[in-house]
Order: sequence, then structure tokens, then C-alpha cells
Amino acid sequence: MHTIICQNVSKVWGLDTPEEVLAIDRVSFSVEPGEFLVIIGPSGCGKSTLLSMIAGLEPPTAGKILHDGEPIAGPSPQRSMIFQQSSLLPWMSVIDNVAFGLELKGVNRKARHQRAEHFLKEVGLRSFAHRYPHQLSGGMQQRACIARALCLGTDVLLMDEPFAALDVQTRYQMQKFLLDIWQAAGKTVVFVTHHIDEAIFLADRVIILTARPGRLLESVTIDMARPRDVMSSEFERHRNLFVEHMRSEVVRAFEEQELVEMMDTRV
Ligand SMILES: Nc1ncnc2c1ncn2[C@@H]1O[C@H](COP(=O)(O)OP(=O)(O)OP(=O)(O)O)[C@@H](O)[C@H]1O
Repeated sequence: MHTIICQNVSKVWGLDTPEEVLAIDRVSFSVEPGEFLVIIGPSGCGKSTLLSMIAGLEPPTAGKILHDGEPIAGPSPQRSMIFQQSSLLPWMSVIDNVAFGLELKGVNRKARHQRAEHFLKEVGLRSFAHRYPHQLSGGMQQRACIARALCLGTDVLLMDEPFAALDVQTRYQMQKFLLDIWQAAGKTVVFVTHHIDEAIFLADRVIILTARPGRLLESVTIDMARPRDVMSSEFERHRNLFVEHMRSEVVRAFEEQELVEMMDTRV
């Protein structure tokens, strides 16, 4: 069985208002259990919109989204979102943040701290358990968010440009770290980025969306062995293929943006 199925999914923001925007247009794809799927596309093409519908934070305007065969009717602990900015609660220690989902489920303090400690160790943050989020670096905060999702026993990690705010070195370390965690934990990952190298480095398969409205342009399987060498000719071949696929879409997105800005500034 597929873990996630999107069938002819569309999303219109501001339906029947002057601000109506068709963000996603009849997109269909599925995600296998344990697959690492990356969604890529030009700015504003609807990547975050699609992810928030899979998370159950927004309903589609048309079409169906299923998780393990069941229609997604709202958020669920089985699907955890990880955003560009850490969503840790600033007034709670790291361990309380990681254990927070279990607290909501009524798990007692000792049991939830034991489980949270296990996942903090997995992400290399055991010695930071009693610090507060502002005492952690950006990369460490994102690792704590991943630990929180794993601690909750989530099936599917939905990641919306989670490393975009990090410097290049930390971003690379976090990509390697995420692959290790994904391989060890056997989770399904749906990861949004507009960074071609990040997509090729991480993905089993990449879905490319067109400029808005986001439609499915291509689905590309990345059949390179891991760990992937960004300097290899094989990586370069994939990079060129993606640049080729995306070039016209990026130009289209940019032209449309310019047009919108021109209309906005017209008196
Ligand atoms: N909550 C919202 N209300 C109204 N319109 C929205 C909302 N969220 C997104 N949109 C619009 O939907 C379109 C797609 O936006 P979305 O953020 O999904 O794109 P994206 O591909 O994730 O962009 P980026 O790569 O720049 O983050 C845009 O035109 C955006 O203005």
C-alpha cells in the first residue's frame, strides 16, 4: 500500500474573492512507505501549499489526499511538519519540547522523559536536554524538532525547506544527519526545497512542479548510491537535467512576479 496518495489535488486560495489564486492544479502522485520524496519547483509554485494539505492543515479545494488509505481530514501525530524556522516552545527546556507531544497524550513525566532522552541521544543533543531553545544553534534547534517528531512516533516527516536558514556547512551536515536518521528510523519523508543540489543529494525521487499554478512537470528517480558525491560526474548529469527541466519554469515564475509587481505599483 502507498503511504500517501494525492489524487487530482487542487488548491485555490481566497476562493470566490478578488484575491483568488489557483496555487495547485490537479496534482497526482503517491509516496511509498519509507521513501524519501523531494518536491522542487520555482518560488511561489505551491510547494508549501501542497505540503500543508498533506499535513492536514489545509483542505484541498478539489481532489483527494489519503494516508495509508484513509482520507486526511486534519492534522495527525502520524504526520509531523518541520519548518524553516524551529517551532520549539521558547519557555520549555529542550527535553520538555521533545516530550511535549507525549505530555499531550497523557504519558507520565518519567516515561516521556525516558523516551525523549533516547531520541535526544539519537540526534546528538543528550547533553543539551536541560537547555532552552535560544541556547541552541539553528542546526541544533532543527535536530531537536526532528527528535520531537520521532519521539511522538510519527510515520511521515513533512519538511518545508528545513535547512534553508542555515549556513552552507551546517546545511550539508544536517542533510547527512537527516539521511542517517531516515535510514535508521525507516520513516517516510516528503521534503520541500527549491535547491537542486539538496534535492539530488537527498531524494529517492524528485517531483518537479511548474511555475504557479503548480502542476506536475516531471517525476525523476535518483538512482545514485549513497552517500552521493556532489563533485561526481553522475551528480553533475542529474544537476544538468534538473536545470534543463526547471529553466523555463523559473523564468515564467519570475516574469509573472514582475507582472504582478508592475500591476501593484500602477496608480
Ligand atoms: N494562506 C494563504 N492565503 C492566500 N494565498 C496563499 C496562502 N499561502 C500561499 N498562498 C499563495 O499561494 C501561492 C503558492 O504559495 P506557496 O507558499 O505554496 O509557494 P512555494 O512554492 O512554497 O513558494 P516559496 O518557494 O517561495 O516558499 C502563492 O501565490 C501564494 O501567494
